Amino acid sequence: MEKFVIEGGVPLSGTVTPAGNKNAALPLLACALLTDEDVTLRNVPAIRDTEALLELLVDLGVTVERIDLNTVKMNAANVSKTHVDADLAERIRASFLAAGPLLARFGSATMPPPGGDVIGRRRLDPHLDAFRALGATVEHGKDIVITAPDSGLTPCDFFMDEPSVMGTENALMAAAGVAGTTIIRNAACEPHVQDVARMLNKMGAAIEGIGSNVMTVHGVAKLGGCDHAVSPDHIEIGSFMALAGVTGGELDITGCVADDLRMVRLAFRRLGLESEMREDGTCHIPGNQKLVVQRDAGNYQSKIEDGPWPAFPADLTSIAVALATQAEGSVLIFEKMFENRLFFVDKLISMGAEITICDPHRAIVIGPRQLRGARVSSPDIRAGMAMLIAAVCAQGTSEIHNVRDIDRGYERIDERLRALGANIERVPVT
Ligand SMILES: CC(=O)N[C@H]1[C@@H](OP(=O)(O)OP(=O)(O)OC[C@H]2O[C@@H](n3ccc(=O)[nH]c3=O)[C@H](O)[C@@H]2O)O[C@H](CO)[C@@H](O)[C@@H]1O
Ligand SMILES: C=C(OP(=O)(O)O)C(=O)O
Repeated sequence: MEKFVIEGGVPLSGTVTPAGNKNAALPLLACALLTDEDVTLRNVPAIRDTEALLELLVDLGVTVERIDLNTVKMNAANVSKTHVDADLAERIRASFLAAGPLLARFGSATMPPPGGDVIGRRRLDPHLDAFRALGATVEHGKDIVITAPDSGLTPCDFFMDEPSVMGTENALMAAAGVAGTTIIRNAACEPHVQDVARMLNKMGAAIEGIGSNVMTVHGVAKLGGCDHAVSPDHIEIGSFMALAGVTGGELDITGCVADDLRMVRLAFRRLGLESEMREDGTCHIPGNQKLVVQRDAGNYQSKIEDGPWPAFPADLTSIAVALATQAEGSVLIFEKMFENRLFFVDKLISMGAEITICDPHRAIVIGPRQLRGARVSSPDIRAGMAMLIAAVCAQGTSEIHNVRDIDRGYERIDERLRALGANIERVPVT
């Protein structure tokens, strides 16, 4: 086990290149199961979740060649089973993304319960409803056994009961491997869902409506290989914006996709953090900003609430809480999608933040408060990043334990923060 030891108070300044989007890389890796041809994926973040999914794919019989730290070449011609190993499945939420490809290509998938951040119940119904709409049967025991009819899956017109991100990705991958036209309505359309659709089109499908909540999938019986690059991670970009903002650093984040940052920048501006998108894709964070919360018209308290895209992304809610502790004023943070995500705020309170939990979904943050170093442990990926944000602006030394969770979603984060001036060390826990 390891911990991060951080000495706060240093402005984080310089230039940083965001890693590939964790939540795009995972379904894109799973897409390799859809074909017996080579799939090369570039800009794959070197994080624990991608490593875990690659191990799961190898266990199924996929060959994986490491071209470099962030590039893999895969081939699923010799996949020998459609039963995912339970120990491998429970390590990540994204293990369930093997279901759609296995079902489409081999007609069956046996899926143990997935793992992932413990931030709520995290229902799987949207996935299973999509598979049923395509004609599969679903038996829900210790494992979930999904079986296509002997005649194969059937294209359909399907309305999701909620715009589930991975549910949409599983539906897209399954439908892309079924000859004919499937319509997915009330679909999720996050940047990572868009990335999956673009890659499936490279593999031979024809998907219309990318970026909208209605996608028309013209599937084919045999998908081909491709060479694809993962888009930059807007959640990591938002995290770096907040790290700079709370320390007064001046930061250039290169290679950003402006459209993916519209709501992030709008919400952070509401917390007083200004940013500028440059023509070359750089997101510039001016230094020494005095963060002041913008109030609503009529001088009412404002709020930041997450929701399905293009709303504020759920995975930045914890980061917004940490940023808000350093902004003058009060703001309501409304985490609408996960009932347990906000429970981590007690860690920030122990560092001196003034946060009132109104109910499992809502917290009021009052700032600015000078935080002080403390010993905390990360319960999930984004809570861990929120603690890092608190630690880099706290007075004194902080220890963050369970960094394995932070490493699930952020590549070499300590190394990259040191390059921006942070006083952070990764220390073995004896
Ligand atoms: C590997 C991966 O890609 N994980 C992401 C994926 O998880 P995942 O795909 O599991 O999340 P879903 O989009 O299915 O749903 C997230 C949660 O929001 C709830 N919900 C969803 C839609 C809605 O309209 N109302 C509502 O309440 C769901 O019931 C669930 O509790 O999407 C989440 C939401 O962006 C992110 O936090 C996760 O990082
Ligand atoms: C919730 C997250 O990941 P996962 O769905 O993989 O647990 C996340 O990336 O913040």
